[in-house]
Amino acid sequence: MQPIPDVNQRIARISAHLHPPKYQMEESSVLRRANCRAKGGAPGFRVAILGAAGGIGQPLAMLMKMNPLVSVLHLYDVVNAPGVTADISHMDTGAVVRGFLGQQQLEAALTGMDLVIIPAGVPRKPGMTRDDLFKINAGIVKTLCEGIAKCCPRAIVNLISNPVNSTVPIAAEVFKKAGTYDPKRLLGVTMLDVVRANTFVAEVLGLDPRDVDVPVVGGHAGVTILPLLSQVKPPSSFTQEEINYLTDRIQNGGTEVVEAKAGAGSATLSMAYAAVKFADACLRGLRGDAGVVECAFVSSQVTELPFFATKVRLGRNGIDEVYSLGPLNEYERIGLEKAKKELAGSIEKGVSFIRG
Ligand SMILES: NC(=O)C1=CN([C@@H]2O[C@H](COP(=O)(O)OP(=O)(O)OC[C@H]3O[C@@H](n4cnc5c(N)ncnc54)[C@H](O)[C@@H]3O)[C@@H](O)[C@H]2O)C=CC1
Ligand SMILES: O=C([O-])CC(=O)C(=O)O
Repeated sequence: MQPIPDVNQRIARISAHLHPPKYQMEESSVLRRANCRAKGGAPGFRVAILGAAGGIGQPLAMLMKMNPLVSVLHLYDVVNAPGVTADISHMDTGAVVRGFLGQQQLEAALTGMDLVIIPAGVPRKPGMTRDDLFKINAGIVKTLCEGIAKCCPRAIVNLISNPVNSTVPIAAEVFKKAGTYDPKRLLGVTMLDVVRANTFVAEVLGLDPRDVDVPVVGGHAGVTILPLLSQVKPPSSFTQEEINYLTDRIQNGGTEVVEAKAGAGSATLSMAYAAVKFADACLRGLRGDAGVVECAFVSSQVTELPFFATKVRLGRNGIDEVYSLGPLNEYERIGLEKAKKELAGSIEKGVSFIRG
C-alpha cells in the first residue's frame, strides 16, 4: 500500500531535523520541542563540561547525564564532541544534552550555564610532575575562563585541569581582569584526594569507605596534599607506620595511577567519579540544601596564602563558609609548613602567567 504522501513528507522533514549533518550541532525547532518534552518541565541546573571528549570528560558527561539535578548538559571540546554528544544523548534520563565543537562554539556552550566543570588539558605521563603540564594547560584554562567571564560570569566553576595549584590562581586573575571575579564561585577540585584518602584509610581500619571521612587540605600535588589523619571520622588512632604509609599513598595516588597506565594518561574514571560527587555537592548547595560540606582549593584566609584547600560549606552563591584547619598534631604541622612552601611558588606562577 502506498503511504499517504502527507505523512511521508512529515517523516522526511522530521528525519532531516533529527539527523543533522555530522558537525552541525545547532538545535532545530523539532529538536527544541523534543528537548522540552524530554525535560518534562522538571526544574534543574544547566551544566557545561569543557574537555568533555577526554578521558575524564566522557565518563563525567555520562555520570552528569544521570544526575537528576541537571536539566541541561552542554558538552564542549575541540575534538570529538559530536560523537560523545550523540552517544550520551540517547540515555533515557532527564537532562537534555547538546554538543559544541571548537572555539567558535565556546560562547554558545557557556551561555546561561549555572555550573561549568573544566577537565580540559593534557594529562601526565610517567616521570612528569603536574607542574610539567603548566606550559600547555595554563593557556587552555586562560582561554576557557575568558569565555566564562564573557558568557556566564555568575556560574560556579569547578576546575580540574592540572596543575590545580596554579590553574585556580590563573582563573582568578582572568576573572579579575574581566571584572567578574567572585571568589565564592571558583573551586579547584581536590575531591579525588579525599576519595582516595577515604578508600585507603578504610582499608587500614577495616571499614566500609562510605563510612569514613578524611579531611585533605593544602593543594593538589605531592607534599601539598595534606591528609589530616588526626581528624578522621569515625575517630581513629593510627600507628606511626600507618600514618607514614597512608600519607605517602594519598600524596602519591595520582602517580600510582600514572605509572600503572604506563603512558596512557592519568586517573580518569576515579576522577570522573570524584568530579561528579563534587559537582553534585555544588548543585545541592545551589538548590539551598543545608550542611553541604566538601574539601576544595579556594580563595582562603585560613593561612597566609591566597589559596588553600580546606573544607568549605556550599550554598546558593557557591562557597558560604571556608572552614579553618582545626587542631593539628606535630606531624601535620610539619607537613603544613612543607605544603605551604611549595604552594606559594605554584600560586605565584599562576598569578604571574596572567599579570606578566
Ligand atoms: N584535579 C584532579 O584531581 C585531577 C586532574 N586531572 C587533570 O585533568 C586534565 C584532563 O585529563 P584527561 O581527561 O585524562 O586528559 P585527556 O587528554 O584524556 O582529555 C583532555 C580533553 O581536553 C580537550 N582539550 C584540549 N584543549 C582544549 C581546549 N582548549 N578546550 C576544550 N577542550 C580541550 C582534549 O581535546 C581532550 O578531549 C589533565 O590536566 C589532568 O592532569 C586528572 C586527574 C585528576
Ligand atoms: O596525577 C595526575 O597527574 C592526575 C591527578 O591529578 C590525580 O590523579 O590526582
